[in-house]
Amino acid sequence: MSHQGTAAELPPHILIFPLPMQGHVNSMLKLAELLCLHNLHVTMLLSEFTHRRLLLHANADSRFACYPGFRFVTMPDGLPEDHPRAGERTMEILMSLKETGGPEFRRLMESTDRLSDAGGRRPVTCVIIDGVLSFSLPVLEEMGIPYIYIRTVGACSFWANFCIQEIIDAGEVPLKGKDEDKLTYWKKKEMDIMVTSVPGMEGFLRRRDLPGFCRVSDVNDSGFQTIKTETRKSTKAIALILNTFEDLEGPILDQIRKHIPNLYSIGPLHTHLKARLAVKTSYSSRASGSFWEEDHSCVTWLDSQPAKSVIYVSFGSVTLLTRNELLEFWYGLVNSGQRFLWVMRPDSIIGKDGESRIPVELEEGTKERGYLVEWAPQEEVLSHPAVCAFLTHSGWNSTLESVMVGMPMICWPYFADQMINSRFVSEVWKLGLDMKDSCDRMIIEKMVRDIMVVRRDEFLQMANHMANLGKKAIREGGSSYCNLDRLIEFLRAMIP
Ligand SMILES: O=c1ccn([C@@H]2O[C@H](COP(=O)(O)OP(=O)(O)O[C@H]3O[C@H](CO)[C@@H](O)[C@H](O)[C@H]3O)[C@@H](O)[C@H]2O)c(=O)[nH]1
Ligand SMILES: C[C@H]1CC[C@@H]2C(C(=O)O)=CO[C@@H](O)[C@@H]21
Repeated sequence: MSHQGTAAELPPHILIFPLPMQGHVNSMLKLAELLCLHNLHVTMLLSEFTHRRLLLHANADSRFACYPGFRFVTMPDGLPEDHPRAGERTMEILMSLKETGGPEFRRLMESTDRLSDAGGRRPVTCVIIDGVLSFSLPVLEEMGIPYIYIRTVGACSFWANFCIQEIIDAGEVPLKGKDEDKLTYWKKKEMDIMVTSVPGMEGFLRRRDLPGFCRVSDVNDSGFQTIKTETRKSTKAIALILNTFEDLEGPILDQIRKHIPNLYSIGPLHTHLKARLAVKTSYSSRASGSFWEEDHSCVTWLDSQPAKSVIYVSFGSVTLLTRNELLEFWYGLVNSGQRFLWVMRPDSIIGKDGESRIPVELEEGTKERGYLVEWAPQEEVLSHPAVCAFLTHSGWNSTLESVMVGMPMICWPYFADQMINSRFVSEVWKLGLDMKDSCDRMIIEKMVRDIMVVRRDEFLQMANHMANLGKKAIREGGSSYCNLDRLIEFLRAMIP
């Protein structure tokens, strides 16, 4: 594949710009590869921090080596190197970019003549931008570059965020009083009142299921306001891309289409990419976009476990656990008597240093039936025959990865979209159990037994059904397949 040629022969050049977080970069790398596979030129704009992490731990460079039209460019995220970029401070990634990103993005676009290069890349013809990075719009509008929004969360979360003004007008937010302690407030009955102001979600969405950004005591909270205004700005883009599929979120997608008709549901991107790679090339997907080193020894451990006997536990890339939460999960898992594989990120336990040792019964139980790693090859783990359930924080990628292999879930949402994803998993799709706003060893033990033993067949049947619908969506003629083809045509038609 050559990227030389006269201007008329050159392919479109797409800039992809994710919010620099693991969950966003992962799915947008898949989109980038899908576009490369269809011979488009792609520049991926990462923060310097995330680019370094990818170079250290992922095979990003070798993965894209066969696409000469692909390259990374970087800009700073405005945060110090040692900023945790996790837990309650995750939102600071977005807030920092909001403050410093505009001038940096302008400098990048102006100094490179809109990212063209001597190697035969025309200036950017369209930008696919994370739908929370509106600081870049003034530059794009001045330069006359069309932009498409992509949101890496589900349609359910996007739509609830889109309705935030209506939620406020209905008095359904703020969710707590100024001086109330949040840990006890979330347990209160008021949180179980049904939300009436999000069309299409009446009857199952409770206040506690609203995206975590709504858990504020003041509607002027800057994070809450940012999500509200950023989401509404999606109507300015010429199209919206969502990593979902029609059979999963059709009714909600139809609600969004009333405001944003040019909507492309092209997910799940991870399996869509695998399917198109298998048809178009001789390589199977060897994609890793991990910010941590994947520990493949857990796959060897899984190889020696009986079929459908292990629960996989992972809370994604930004969740932090207090020591108390860590112990509750650990006791719950050990006391359930089931086998478990647990991802414990090195930076994920609050107050680990100097704390007392892990109780001996937990060490023993783990030696007998458990395995711990710092980061796992998650897609490979979820499709391993020994795994039969997923205890997850309900990040959108984890949810889709679980859906596509027919894996029932126990949901322990931590923040943001995870609160509403877990409600859809349990109440709409019936693919698992939701334990939000609790962290108690007895509940965990019971839920693990329920999902792996007592109600196992019921959940597996629902999960297999949804996985089949997902596979149908990305097959030739399926909804996501056709939508991706339409999107590529749309991008091609933009060449000046
Ligand atoms: O040991 C692990 C753990 C996770 N992953 C991968 O890391 C990604 C994690 O993404 P996700 O499940 O979406 O969780 P977060 O990392 O928490 O993602 C952020 O971004 C998501 C997409 O916008 C949001 O849905 C989440 O709420 C937000 O926290 C997935 O692709 C996993 O396969 C691994 O490869 N190995
Ligand atoms: C830190 C959060 C800001 C926006 C992102 C998001 C979204 O709705 O797009 C959800 O949770 C996090 O991934 C991001």
